[in-house]
Amino acid sequence: MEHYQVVVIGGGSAGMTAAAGCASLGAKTALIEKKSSLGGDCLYYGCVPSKALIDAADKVHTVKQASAQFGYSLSGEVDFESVKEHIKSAQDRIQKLDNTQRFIDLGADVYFGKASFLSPHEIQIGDHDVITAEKIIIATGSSPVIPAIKGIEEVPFVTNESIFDLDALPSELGIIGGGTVGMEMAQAFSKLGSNVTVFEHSDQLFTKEDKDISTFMYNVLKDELSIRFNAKVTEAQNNNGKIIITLDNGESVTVDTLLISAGRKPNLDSLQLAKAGVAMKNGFVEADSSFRSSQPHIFAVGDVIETLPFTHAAGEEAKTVVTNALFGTKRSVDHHFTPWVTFTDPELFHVGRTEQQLKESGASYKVFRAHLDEVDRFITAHSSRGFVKILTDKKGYILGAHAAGKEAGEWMHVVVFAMKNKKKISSLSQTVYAYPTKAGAIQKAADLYWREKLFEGPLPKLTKKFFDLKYTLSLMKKGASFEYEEKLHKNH
Ligand SMILES: Cc1cc2nc3c(=O)[nH]c(=O)nc-3n(C[C@H](O)[C@H](O)[C@H](O)COP(=O)(O)OP(=O)(O)OC[C@H]3O[C@@H](n4cnc5c(N)ncnc54)[C@H](O)[C@@H]3O)c2cc1C
Ligand SMILES: NC(=O)c1ccc[n+]([C@@H]2O[C@H](COP(=O)([O-])OP(=O)(O)OC[C@H]3O[C@@H](n4cnc5c(N)ncnc54)[C@H](O)[C@@H]3O)[C@@H](O)[C@H]2O)c1
Repeated sequence: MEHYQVVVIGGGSAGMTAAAGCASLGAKTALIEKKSSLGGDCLYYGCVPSKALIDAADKVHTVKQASAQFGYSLSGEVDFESVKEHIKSAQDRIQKLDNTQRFIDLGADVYFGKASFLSPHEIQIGDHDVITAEKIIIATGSSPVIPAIKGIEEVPFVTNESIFDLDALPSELGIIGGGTVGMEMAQAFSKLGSNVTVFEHSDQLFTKEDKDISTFMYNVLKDELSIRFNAKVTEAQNNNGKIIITLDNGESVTVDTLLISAGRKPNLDSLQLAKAGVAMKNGFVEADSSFRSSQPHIFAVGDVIETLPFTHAAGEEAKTVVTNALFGTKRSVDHHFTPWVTFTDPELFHVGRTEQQLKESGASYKVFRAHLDEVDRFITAHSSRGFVKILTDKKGYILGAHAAGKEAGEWMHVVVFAMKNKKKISSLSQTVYAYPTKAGAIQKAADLYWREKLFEGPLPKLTKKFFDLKYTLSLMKKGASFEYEEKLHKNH
């Protein structure tokens, strides 16, 4: 039976980072992945295919719009196989960076098979191998939740794990869930030519964003998609290859493809956590701020714990857990400074607290808001829908920043840097931004701080008094020298 200093379970974003870190520091490390290759959700069913699909859809949409505007004529339809090839080639290129050999070269052993605990230090891989470990890092990620809808198991629905393998572009696409996955996919398929209907059971899209952001996005998206709020899907039926969706108000909608994107649940079913004595909380692995579980030698990072379910969050947690597991440090990650981006068009950027959270906590805060139609770069690009808002405390320290705007995910990160380094909003205003760039929107919002301080406080009254006095003195001086000159003139 092979013994390891560290065993990492799960070869996705978190697991690969943790295993590479442990092996690079010289610990005898094993990485176990249940699928036949490393990469996890992000590479195969998440970030990478979705962003490549969005890229293809954006290109198709831009070409259609530009040809209509600038006098070209365009014919034909989207070749969905080429779209899939566009996705696959991005995945292939990224997979080369995550290949098994890289981990072997770092000195780690890589096992392919489903891991489950036999005891707190023993792990079974598939049906055969059993290995033992001093320290264990669980990084098994998450999977789509399938809501309890009558007949759902009888219809050929897709999830993020199968939508990128569709044989053809859906003609009528139904989506259950108007969150991040649902809306990124809804807009991309709509741009490619599908008719899309979103069924969201709450009364807003993007429930983790402030109401002004989600209302703004609804107003943009309602022209491209059909969006049903308060939509309780009660039944799904198979009808000669079509799927009939029935809502609780009795209405029914027929689609040819149904995507379920109704949230995520951690992958824990096959792990047999009870045999390791690892506690769970709200369905996730319970972990303290240094990612240690209820068993002191077992840690957990990524989507399997209740923090932020993003690739960059998983990566940062994994980097941090390496020294905690190997050397007993107690390092943590402050996700208050971890941003996220929703890759719709326009994009949504989010870091720190929302206005709603600040209101609920009773904190006093200020809002500095700039609209993109005041920023020349957005005007010249003819994409000036959206706004930036920066939330600060009374002294100007940044509590959160949010934006809806073209490529907001690319130009908003300077705010994260300022926030993390405890800079005030005034420092964002005092930075010189090249003209005309989209980052100018940050300066527009931050400049409001000075406007308020300089032009709306007592200062303008004081400076007015000062300039009035100066003017009077200069007149008096002028008057005196005029009289003197006149006297001189007379004496001559
Ligand atoms: C459609 C979609 C789009 C997304 N887009 C973005 C984005 O643009 N940006 C972003 O930051 N995040 C995005 N995410 C979220 C991101 O994919 C996840 O947060 C990230 O993959 C989590 O990493 P992880 O390592 O925790 O889990 P995973 O990447 O899921 O890795 C877990 C791994 O563990 C393996 N595993 C599970 N159980 C076992 C077991 N018992 N034994 C062995 N191996 C096991 C799995 O096969 C998997 O390979 C997206 C998610 C989805 C669904
Ligand atoms: N750009 C990115 O970084 C990105 C992109 C996609 C996904 N992700 C990650 O993946 C996670 C999961 O995304 P998601 O969209 O599956 O979850 P989500 O929590 O973002 O959205 C799920 C939506 O489904 C709705 N819903 C739940 N049950 C429903 C039902 N029965 N009928 C109708 N609506 C229902 C919820 O109200 C919610 O609006 C996200 O939280 C995010 O962390 C990130």
